[in-house]
Amino acid sequence: MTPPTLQQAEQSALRMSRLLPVLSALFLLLLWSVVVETLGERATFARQRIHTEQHSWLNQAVRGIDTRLQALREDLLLYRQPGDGLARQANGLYPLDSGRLWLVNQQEQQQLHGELLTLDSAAQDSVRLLLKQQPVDGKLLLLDASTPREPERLQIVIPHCDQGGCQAALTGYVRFSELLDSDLLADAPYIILTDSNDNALLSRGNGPQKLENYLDSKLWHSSLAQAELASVPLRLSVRLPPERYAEPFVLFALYLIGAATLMSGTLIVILLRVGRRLAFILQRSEEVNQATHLLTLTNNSLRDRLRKLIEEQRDQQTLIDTVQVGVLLIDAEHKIVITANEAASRLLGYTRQALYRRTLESLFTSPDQYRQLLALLQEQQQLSEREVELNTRHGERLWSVLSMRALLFRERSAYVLSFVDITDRLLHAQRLEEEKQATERALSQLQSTQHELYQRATCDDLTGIANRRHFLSGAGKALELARLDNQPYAVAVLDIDHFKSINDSYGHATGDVALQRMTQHIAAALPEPALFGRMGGEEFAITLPGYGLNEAHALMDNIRQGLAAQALPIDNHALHITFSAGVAERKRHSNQLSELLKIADHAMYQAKHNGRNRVESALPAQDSPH
Ligand SMILES: Nc1nc2c(ncn2[C@@H]2O[C@H](COP(=O)(O)OP(=O)(O)OP(=O)(O)O)[C@@H](O)[C@H]2O)c(=O)[nH]1
Repeated sequence: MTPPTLQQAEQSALRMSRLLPVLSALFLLLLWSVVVETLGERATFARQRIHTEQHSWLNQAVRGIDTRLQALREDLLLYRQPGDGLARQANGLYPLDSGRLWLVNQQEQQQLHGELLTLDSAAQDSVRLLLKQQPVDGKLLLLDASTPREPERLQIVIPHCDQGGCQAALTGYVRFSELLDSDLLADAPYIILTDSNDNALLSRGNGPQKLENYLDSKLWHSSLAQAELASVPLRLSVRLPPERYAEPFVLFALYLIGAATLMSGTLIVILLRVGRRLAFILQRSEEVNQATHLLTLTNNSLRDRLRKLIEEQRDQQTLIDTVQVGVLLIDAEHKIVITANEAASRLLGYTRQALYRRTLESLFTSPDQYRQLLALLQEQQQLSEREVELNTRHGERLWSVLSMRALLFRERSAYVLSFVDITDRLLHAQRLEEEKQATERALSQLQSTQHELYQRATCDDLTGIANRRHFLSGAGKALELARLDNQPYAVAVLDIDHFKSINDSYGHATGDVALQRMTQHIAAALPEPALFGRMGGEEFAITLPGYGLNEAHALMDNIRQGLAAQALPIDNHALHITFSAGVAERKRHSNQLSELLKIADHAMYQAKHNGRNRVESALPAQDSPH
């Protein structure tokens, strides 16, 4: 088992801290309920004890009543049998011939019922005698012996509380005169005798007079006094001294206070809990309302954002459909088309529904090229400007430039593929290439022609060096530059020695070859800025920019010596060719090219004159400008 984290321990402690007041309140309520229950039990026990004591007193009274009743019964037997018991006890003084009963008042010695008037004097004497012999306090009811009713009996209902709290009654019969006997209830703490309407007839406070009045009224105001008197119900109860009731009263009061406290405490706890719960619920409700409000705002904001996104997406879709670039969205996992724009549908010849779920490989003409591009895309996540050949629905080939990029589309890996049709562009490029090649050929031919024309215009046909016109043009420009820069500038004029004899000896054609070989030799020996030209026949001229007279003389003499030192192999002949040259300089002789050439030519003739195969510098001019 993994140990609880700090956060879990804090949450457990927080829950315990919330439960602690509740548990404490429950414990106090339980403790208080035990106290209250104990108070209630003790109050009940004290009350039962009082009832038991009351019952004991009442039983004692009932037993006394029963004892007197038994004695009364025995006495009545005498009256029920006047011919026997009563007569016998009356010692035969008066026989009850009529068989009726009489009621007499002992103290007042007067009749209490009309029937008594029928008694004659003898009978009255008999009664008086009887009463003397068996004195009876109070009133006495005598019944006819033939009437099966017991005289002189008052029904007394004695309330009795059993342990279960249900009232029962002990019923006894007693002569009311007995009740007036203070000995019977002398020991009772507090005796109450009530009638059927709970009117107190005998109690500690009012004495026996009230009972007598009650009974008298019952007797005198009833036509059937005998029967009614016999059935007058009275209630006998015992009440203990007030201090005896204090204990259960106090305990019961404490029980009530405790129960009320317990209930009110429980109610308060419940109300507090309910109140806190309600406050919590109200707070939560407020928080929920605020959260709901925030959620509503957020939801509205998100809905607005979503609407804008949908509009942007719709705009983008419109834009994608508007452009002439075919766009396909490819599922990266299955390499199938998810969606396509109008241009892709038009270029490939499929409807957009037909393009849906079509494999990407089926669109490529070359499976090898498809696999190569796919591997490159998976490695670099994008590729661009690749010329591929795609299949169209109608079996045609679509040359296109294709770009692909990996992206996430609706949380799925996808490729977006864009392509443009370059078939027309290829055809156009092909035409352009053909036109370019034709142009290049024409241009090359033109250049060749131009070169040829230039060669023809500037070069000597036999030797290939500058012809006379080109030489004069170039030599004049170089002379002008030298003059502007105040640089040395020299010209040399040379003529082949005895060339006529070569023609004559080997033929004119061999003479031509000799001319070519000699010019090649001289041209190879000249420095870069020099211009070598054929002035006509076997006469040539050379410009030497940057050369003074002495340098030009030394250079030409060196070339002369080199040429003269070797035998040129021409047409199976070894020919020794020499030339004579004259040199002139700009600063020494003239700034005019024609003049300068003329001076050099004159020096060349001087070399001829001096024996040929030599170089002569022109004599210094007296008035040559610098
Ligand atoms: N083969 C050939 N010969 C040429 C050409 N132009 C001129 N010649 C010949 O060159 C010769 C020149 O001879 P000349 O003027 O008498 O002088 P040379 O014989 O060289 O004698 P010097 O100059 O006095 O040494 C002529 O016979 C021309 O016919 C050419 O283009 N080809």
